[in-house]
Amino acid sequence: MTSYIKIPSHLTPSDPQGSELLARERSKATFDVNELTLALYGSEELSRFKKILKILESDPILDKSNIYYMGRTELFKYALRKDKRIIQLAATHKWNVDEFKIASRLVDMSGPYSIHQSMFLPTILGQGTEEQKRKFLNPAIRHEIIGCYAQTELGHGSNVQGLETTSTYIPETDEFEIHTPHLTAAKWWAGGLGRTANHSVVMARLITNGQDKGPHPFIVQIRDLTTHEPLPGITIGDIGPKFGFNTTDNGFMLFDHVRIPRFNMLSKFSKVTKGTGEYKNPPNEKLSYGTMVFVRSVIIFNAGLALARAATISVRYSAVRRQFVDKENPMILPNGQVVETAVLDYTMQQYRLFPVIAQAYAIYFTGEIITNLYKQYIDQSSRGDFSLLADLHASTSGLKSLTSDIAVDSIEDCRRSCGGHGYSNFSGFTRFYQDYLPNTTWEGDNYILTQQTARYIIHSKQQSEEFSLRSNESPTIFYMLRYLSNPSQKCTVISPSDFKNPEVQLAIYGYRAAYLIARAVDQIDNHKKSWNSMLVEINRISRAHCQYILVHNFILTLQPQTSDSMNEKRRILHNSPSLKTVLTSVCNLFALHTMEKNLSEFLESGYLSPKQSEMLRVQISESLNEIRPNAVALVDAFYLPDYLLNSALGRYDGKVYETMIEWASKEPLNGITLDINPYSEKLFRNDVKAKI
Ligand SMILES: CCCCCCCCCCCCCCCCCCCCCC(=O)SCCNC(=O)CCNC(=O)[C@H](O)C(C)(C)COP(=O)(O)OP(=O)(O)OC[C@H]1O[C@@H](n2cnc3c(N)ncnc32)[C@H](O)[C@@H]1OP(=O)(O)O
Ligand SMILES: Cc1cc2nc3c(=O)[nH]c(=O)nc-3n(C[C@H](O)[C@H](O)[C@H](O)COP(=O)(O)OP(=O)(O)OC[C@H]3O[C@@H](n4cnc5c(N)ncnc54)[C@H](O)[C@@H]3O)c2cc1C
Repeated sequence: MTSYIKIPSHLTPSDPQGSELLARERSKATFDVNELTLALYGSEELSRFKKILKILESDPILDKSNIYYMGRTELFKYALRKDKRIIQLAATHKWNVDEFKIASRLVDMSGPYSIHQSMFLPTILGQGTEEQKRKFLNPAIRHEIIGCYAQTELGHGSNVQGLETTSTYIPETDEFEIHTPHLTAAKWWAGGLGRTANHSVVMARLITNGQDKGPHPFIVQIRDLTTHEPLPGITIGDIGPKFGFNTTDNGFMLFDHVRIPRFNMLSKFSKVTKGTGEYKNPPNEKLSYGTMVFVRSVIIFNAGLALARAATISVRYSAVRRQFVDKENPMILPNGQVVETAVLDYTMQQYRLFPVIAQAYAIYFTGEIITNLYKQYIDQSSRGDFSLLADLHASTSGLKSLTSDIAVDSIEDCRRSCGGHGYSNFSGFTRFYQDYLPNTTWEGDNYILTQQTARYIIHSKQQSEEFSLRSNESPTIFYMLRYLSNPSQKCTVISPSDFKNPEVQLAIYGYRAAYLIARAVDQIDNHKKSWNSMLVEINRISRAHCQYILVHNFILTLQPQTSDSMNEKRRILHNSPSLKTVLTSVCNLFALHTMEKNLSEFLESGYLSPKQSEMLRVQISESLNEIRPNAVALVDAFYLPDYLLNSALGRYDGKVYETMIEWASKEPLNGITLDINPYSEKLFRNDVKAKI
């Protein structure tokens, strides 16, 4: 990339250099970073990750050095090029789906094919018959057809039952007719639809024999495979610039009585019979929502990765960035020189950043557990057993909501913790934050989703007998039984360190969640409160329940397990006392910091006393001290390479200042000739003339 300004090469940052500061931090770690990385990835995935990283880093088409200077159209073209390149590399290196996912994660840019891969393929896989998979899935996997997922409409996104696009069965020709009856029925937001896709999953109301059977998925070819023009009766366009995610062409689409064969209704679960139009019910009404459950489970896992990335940038930068001399406890170099204090040494910075490290680990472990639960569900459902679906839907809805909220808040906190440089694109936060942000809205608005989780739990509580049966099966709600057996219990903590006891932590979280649930049930059942009037409480219940799950899963991960149930990753963790010690501190910080953030609810429940809440704060401070020597090593262990971070602040080698000035010298604005004479006519004639 061209530099427009020559920077004097003899200048270096004042001592100590970033690399030296990070080296000092790394030498303080009490555990082996490589061992923790292995415990997170497993040896097989880590070696695949390294192999793929090497290929991507050296590929000129996937070079990221220019992207901070690009506008939307240029960025979109770049995204299309890189999407194509990954597909070519996948073919050359024979990558499997997991390897493809690793490559996409590392290249880190949504693109025109993203929804094809993340929603179009999974929908056909999950909802298509074997015949339909042969027809659509195989060419789609080979990218011979490119699809999108058009569910949301201009007038409805959250309320799927309220979608207006119709798909009416025409027995005479054995076809469906897809139609947009109102402007509000225009499909809107579908990723890849605007300029790229030639096929779409269209969620439309199935109408047969005059009966409306609600939204179902249909495969519709939307563009000509040769000319790439929209097919007759279909109007398509890109919806325009957005807050972020501008590397994907989100589109709109209108149908004017467009015919498709009956075969194109995805029919693994429900069918329409040829000629008679008879409708066959699915075994579970909500199976057509299956892709959303899948993507929500992925979003939970991805929230952990997003937090790891935010923490990596901000913790490394805070170890390099120095401001003021802390007079009571100055930073002294080995040569005796007193230097300004690294901002990571300010307790306020620690209080802001270390909980983010803890959130990343907590959500990572729950993400793994949810991924396994989803796999288990797929396995059982392939044998016709859908019993896990209700619990899976409730858990994924609430956890998707909670974890993406945590990630969005913490990414912004981390960005601000980098001061002024956090506002520069070179921080690596800008596009990362903008692109992450829709995770709180898509795949179900976060507030709406908490209603799904809370309703599941409240129903369980209302049916108390069934509840005790179910709770034995489902570890996620067993705390309720404990509460019901003695609702006036008190927390046993008598000194700050008692808060480190995992049993104590779980009891506190369980009691608070159970208290909120019992109170809401009382309001609904005995005071006849409407659902709408309870929405704030309902949101609290889902969050309380999901925070319990996150703490529970973290504790579970650190507890000894029987060796046969342990996979390689857990074995590494359990065989290393130093790893267990540091992760126990991280787990404590997660549990206690989250408690503090929601203190009013814990106090209100009466389980925790004001005196105990003071002790809680003392213990949090202790946990921050425990983490301090390991902060940089804990983020290093995430193994997020510079290629992914693309951040001047979060670089592994600490060369923050050298990179900032080098990247600034490449700003194209520095290379253009300007006429700054305010009286010059030229500017008006050349640049501002309106084109209509
Ligand atoms: C080479 C190959 C390479 C391969 C590479 C492969 C790479 C693969 C890589 C993959 C990477 C991925 C990356 C991620 C990127 C993300 C991108 C995402 C982009 C964004 C996409 C979108 O944004 S796309 C639109 C999503 N749009 C929503 O998300 C609408 C929300 N809105 C609702 O979802 C419903 O509207 C809402 C509220 C439930 C009410 O639904 P409703 O009114 O119909 O139902 P009710 O509330 O009345 O509930 C009645 C009963 O149904 C139960 N139930 C409800 N839902 C259920 C469900 N899903 N499952 C089971 N049960 C369910 C409920 O629990 C009740 O049960 P009960 O009766 O027992 O109480
Ligand atoms: C970048 C991006 C990409 C997307 N990609 C796709 C895609 O590929 N395919 C696709 O089909 N869709 C896509 N979507 C659409 C997305 O799924 C929807 O926007 C999302 O589900 C929210 O629906 P909505 O826009 O209708 O919000 P609304 O429901 O209109 O929400 C507006 C407000 O109303 C509140 N609200 C609504 N109903 C209730 C209620 N019952 N109780 C309490 N509060 C309520 C919400 O909390 C929110 O605050 C995408 C969206 C974005 C931003």
